[in-house]
Amino acid sequence: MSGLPVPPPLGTAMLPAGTFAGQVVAVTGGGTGLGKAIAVEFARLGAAVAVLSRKPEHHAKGVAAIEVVGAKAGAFAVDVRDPEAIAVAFDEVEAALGPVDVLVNNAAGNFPQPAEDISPRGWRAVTDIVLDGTFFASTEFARRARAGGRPGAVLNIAATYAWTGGPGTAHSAAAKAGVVNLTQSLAVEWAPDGIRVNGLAPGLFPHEDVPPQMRADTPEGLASLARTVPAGRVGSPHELGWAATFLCSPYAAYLTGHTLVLDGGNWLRRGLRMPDFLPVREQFPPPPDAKDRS
Ligand SMILES: CCCCCCCCC/C=C/C(=O)SCCNC(=O)CCNC(=O)[C@H](O)C(C)(C)COP(=O)(O)OP(=O)(O)OC[C@H]1O[C@@H](n2cnc3c(N)ncnc32)[C@H](O)[C@@H]1OP(=O)(O)O
Ligand SMILES: NC(=O)C1=CN([C@@H]2O[C@H](COP(=O)(O)OP(=O)(O)OC[C@H]3O[C@@H](n4cnc5c(N)ncnc54)[C@H](OP(=O)(O)O)[C@@H]3O)[C@@H](O)[C@H]2O)C=CC1
Repeated sequence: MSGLPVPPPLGTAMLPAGTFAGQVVAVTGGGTGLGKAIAVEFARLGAAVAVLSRKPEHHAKGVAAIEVVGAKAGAFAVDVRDPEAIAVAFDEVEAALGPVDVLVNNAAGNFPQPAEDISPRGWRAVTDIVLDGTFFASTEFARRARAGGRPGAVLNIAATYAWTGGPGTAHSAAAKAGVVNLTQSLAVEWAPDGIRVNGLAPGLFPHEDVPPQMRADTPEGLASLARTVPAGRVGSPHELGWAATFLCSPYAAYLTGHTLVLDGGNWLRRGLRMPDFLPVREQFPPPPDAKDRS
């Protein structure tokens, strides 16, 4: 399979150097995976970047990746489910780097499981992180930007199953659907303040930081994943960084309320004739060490 052209390599500039010079960008979950790739791309374009997440080991990884490209970085401990902790983290970012100009709501929790097996705490953990966390961080950002008379941009990371739902993702898909909808409400409410709110929905972007059930660790695993995508390959995290920086840049100044899909055509491949149907329990059998929740 040949598919769409491969992208330019990591480190290739898309936007002009210095596009985010003098700006402060806060990325929730910016210490791992896709959030880290997005953080690095903003840093490459001149931003000072704040990593907001729970775990010190993730803070260290994010800060190291940002500093390697010569940018100022800081890491701030926060659980996005706690609105008071978010306010404290914004205070800390302001004291260390300055007021936040761009907020990327990237933090998420997810574990594939048949819907009727998801415990109430499991449901709440995922929906609270994804939907409530996005709402709490966005509103904290907007209150401060408005009070300071500063324009800004918010970028919400979604997923393509926000529109379709999907097996094993009842909690995450429902929360991401809420995020896409919230993106639209906030965009129209905050446009008069010069605050744009957009979304970015990644398709398949495997990387080493996602939990084991969502990883493709071997070359064979990656190749078989690539064969499922119309473009013939999975996404590279730095491609998301390009899309994220574009959406938050002045080149997208008239764009708000939109969620951009970056997935090599994957979510559109559904036809009337599909491969044999696989029930959710066969797609996501419980891991051998799973607790018995029956
Ligand atoms: C193929 C290649 C594709 C290639 C890539 C494909 C990617 C597909 C799309 C990916 C989209 C993503 O969002 S990827 C992002 C994934 N990243 C993450 O999830 C990282 C952060 N995750 C977490 O922190 C945790 O997983 C999460 C549960 C969400 C929150 O943790 P907390 O500490 O708040 O909560 P805990 O106390 O640990 O757990 C809360 C409840 O959830 C339950 N729970 C926790 N983990 C569970 C699990 N694995 N299975 C069942 N249930 C679980 C617990 O048992 C608890 O319920 P009780 O037992 O009742 O008490
Ligand atoms: N990878 C993929 O193929 C896809 C990913 N996505 C989306 O992309 C985004 C990034 O995912 P990805 O990089 O793959 O996954 P990761 O697991 O690597 O990243 C999740 C990040 O969220 C942070 N986080 C989780 N819970 C909280 C919390 N309560 N408060 C603060 N931070 C939290 C974690 O940091 P810490 O543990 O330090 O708190 C971690 O850095 C997510 O929104 C995800 O839904 C969507 C579709 C596909």
